[in-house]
Amino acid sequence: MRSPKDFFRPLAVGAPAPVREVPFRPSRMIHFFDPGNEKMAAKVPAIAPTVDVLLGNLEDAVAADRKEAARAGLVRTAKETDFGDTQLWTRVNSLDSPWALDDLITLVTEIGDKLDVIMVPKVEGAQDIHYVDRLLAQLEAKAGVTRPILVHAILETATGVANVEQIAGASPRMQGISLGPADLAASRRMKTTRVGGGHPGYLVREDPHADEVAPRATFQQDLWHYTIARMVDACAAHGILPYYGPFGDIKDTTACEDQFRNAFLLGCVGAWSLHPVQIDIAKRVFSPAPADVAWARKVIAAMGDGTGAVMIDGKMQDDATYKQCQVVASLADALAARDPELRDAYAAAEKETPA
Ligand SMILES: CC(C)(COP(=O)(O)OP(=O)(O)OC[C@H]1O[C@@H](n2cnc3c(N)ncnc32)[C@H](O)[C@@H]1OP(=O)(O)O)[C@@H](O)C(=O)NCCC(=O)NCCSC(=O)C[C@H](O)C(=O)O
Ligand SMILES: [Mg+2]
Repeated sequence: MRSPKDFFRPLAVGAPAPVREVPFRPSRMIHFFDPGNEKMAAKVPAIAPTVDVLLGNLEDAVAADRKEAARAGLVRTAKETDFGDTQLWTRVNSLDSPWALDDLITLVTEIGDKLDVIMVPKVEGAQDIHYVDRLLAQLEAKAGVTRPILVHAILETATGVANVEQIAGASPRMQGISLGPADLAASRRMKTTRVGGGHPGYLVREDPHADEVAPRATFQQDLWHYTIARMVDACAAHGILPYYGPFGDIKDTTACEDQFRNAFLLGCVGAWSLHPVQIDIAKRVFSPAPADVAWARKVIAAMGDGTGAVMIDGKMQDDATYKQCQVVASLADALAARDPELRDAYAAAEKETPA
């Protein structure tokens, strides 16, 4: 482990100084596209203003014989597109693949000044982050990149989950972590073939009724609750951001929204969108509802310095609820600064809320 004194030193001579805090930038949806798919890449300029993050995916879902074309396509798209204040991320190939090294070298050298975050799949422990950290510093120094490219890990192996705390704290470059439910299911030998979401077989059943005839209700349970909660805690403890990952049943927009909302309520700031239809779902879910924001602001206003206990509309408020309300209000402020429609919705709800 690095000495705390050295933690914020660049890992290569001439590399930019590491960040001391992860800047909070709206990232309600990380929109995946295959940069080697010309039809999809052509849509990027139109999609860019509608999403918080665009991610050029080089890993799974890009066939082995298309890896180089995807990498070249991402370089081309990044150079030709004005992303405005939409972030550009990439997901490189896994570190045990023959493509990861070339992905990192090419992308930092060619478009390092445009890349905000590099997502690293199948991270198993701090050693994977340390490898990428040093390599990025060397490449940034060589390419003259002036701000550090941040790193995002995907939690998608059982070993990664066991080491999630050390992954979250491995480097000041760590921006966040996403759950990768498909690879994680395979790694754990879970018996689901779905990409995220629930499973009808994972349930609890109510007790038998006295007559032993009436049907017993069942309640489907959340397969991902434990992992998301664990990931959220690790991220919060290290000041980085947690995300739900992909929801693979593109047609089931209702279940996608439910999965995203569970993650939002547990503390995640965003999710991946794999298809254009998932963009607005993520935008809706990961933006606090106007009524909740109005309530939060009302509590903050009523609580003065945030100490003591008061009753508002029959509900007890104290130092802790004041902090809960600050979480909601500060997220709303950050999102409203990027999203004028949301800003207007928040202002309207506040006007309608009696003091
Ligand atoms: C899932 C898809 C393969 C579906 O594509 P398609 O069959 O073409 O869908 P549609 O006909 O409904 O598409 C309508 C139009 O929209 C365009 N399109 C589709 N997806 C995107 C997109 N992501 N970005 C931009 N544009 C998109 C189509 O080209 C159609 O255009 P047009 O014909 O002109 O109308 C496809 O959506 C897709 O490939 N999505 C990305 C998949 C992906 O990235 N997967 C990897 C991430 S999930 C993962 O890796 C698992 C994870 O790591 C884990 O372990 O859990
Ligand atoms: Mg995966």
